[in-house]
Amino acid sequence: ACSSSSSKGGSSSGGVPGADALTNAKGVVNLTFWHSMQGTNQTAVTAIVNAFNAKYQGKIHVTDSFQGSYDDAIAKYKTAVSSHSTPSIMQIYDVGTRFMVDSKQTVPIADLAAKDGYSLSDLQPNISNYFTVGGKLQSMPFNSSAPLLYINAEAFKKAGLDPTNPPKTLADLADDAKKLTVKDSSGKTTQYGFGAADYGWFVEQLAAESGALYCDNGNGRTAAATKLNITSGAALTYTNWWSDLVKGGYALNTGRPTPDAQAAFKAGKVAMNLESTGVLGGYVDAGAKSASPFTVATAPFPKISASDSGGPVVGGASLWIDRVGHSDAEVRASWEFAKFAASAQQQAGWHEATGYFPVSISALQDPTDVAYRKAHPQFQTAIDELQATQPTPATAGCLLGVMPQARADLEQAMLNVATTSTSADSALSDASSKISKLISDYNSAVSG
Ligand SMILES: O=P(O)(O)OC[C@H](O)CO
Repeated sequence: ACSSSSSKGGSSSGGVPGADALTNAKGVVNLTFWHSMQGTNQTAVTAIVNAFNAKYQGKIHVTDSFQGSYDDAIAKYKTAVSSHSTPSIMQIYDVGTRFMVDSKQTVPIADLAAKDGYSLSDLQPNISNYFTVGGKLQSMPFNSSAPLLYINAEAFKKAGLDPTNPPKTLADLADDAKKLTVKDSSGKTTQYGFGAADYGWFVEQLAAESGALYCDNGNGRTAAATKLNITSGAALTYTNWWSDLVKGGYALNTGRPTPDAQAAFKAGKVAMNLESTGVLGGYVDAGAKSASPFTVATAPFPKISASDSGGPVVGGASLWIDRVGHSDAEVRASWEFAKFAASAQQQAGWHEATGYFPVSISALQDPTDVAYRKAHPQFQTAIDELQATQPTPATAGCLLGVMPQARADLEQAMLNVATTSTSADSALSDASSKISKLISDYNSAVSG
């Protein structure tokens, strides 16, 4: 075992270190933890890290480091792989899962758990299913989410709408968005009915709810996917729906960056917003502290058709433990951190601060968390959504090595439709061809 993780020596690949790797370590084992949590959520990450460092004082020290958006972080991670300087622990969003497995940099969580007899059965099954590839849990679920419809309850009441009777379909949402759009005497829009990021994640969710596969080969889970289904179905419907609302002046288009759309909702500029349950903590704070305070209500993510019986795909991110270039002591210490972050106590606190689901069954049953959800029912919506979701190939979500780039290409196509005269059919067909090429190049590189 090495004396310190700052040395990149020791075992550089393979092998699953046991507890002795840590007990034999001399000095403090230093870990780097890269993540993409901002604002309220960054504060909550630091609280977990501080609690861990206090518990392991003199043995392990974790330094958390914000790396920008999920996309920025994965780009930095790729650079770090090339320069052999990956962090000890890496938070990677859901759609980076296939890339991470293919990159062969990390040690599967299932192997570390097996080594010291740690049971993974407390993890929520539909969460651990997402991160299980090749029959093994690859990464530790940490911040798990579902998409929600957010409602400014005061804006709803002012428009004569009932926040406890939220829209359930895209068509209902569009009707309410029109009623919620307010202009001043000069014709300037002072409140948009709807506003959300130009975000491919929503399309993926609508597809799952309608029972459709987003990519072929069982959503990339029976064999490597070769095609993304974006020229019809959810992608076509959502692209046209969003473009109509933007062009009609009922939706504020803030472009691709999710923080910009979040800021608009927090500032009361838009009355309804689609976002992850993981922004709920920040939204509730912003609503309470606003110059015109408002209550944030949550509702299930809308469906294309009221009869759609599928549910959303688990979103958010998980923690990957880097193996290549990291000592046994460091890997073992990283595993201790992953277990700590997923523990019932930490997950209950994390849920209450951020809105992300607790990843374990015991955290969900934690009395403080139960009491918190009772007092703050907005925090229950995503849990109900997740628990009502039947595990199917559609709701498992699409695993695709180039999903981050494919999602960005779809978002660019959606933006072109909403802001120019390009038709959805043409933009999506072009994006589909581009993405098919990306996929085939990736699959050749991985199999070659
Ligand atoms: O905002 P998050 O962390 O819930 O993530 C949402 C999506 O799953 C990202 O791909």
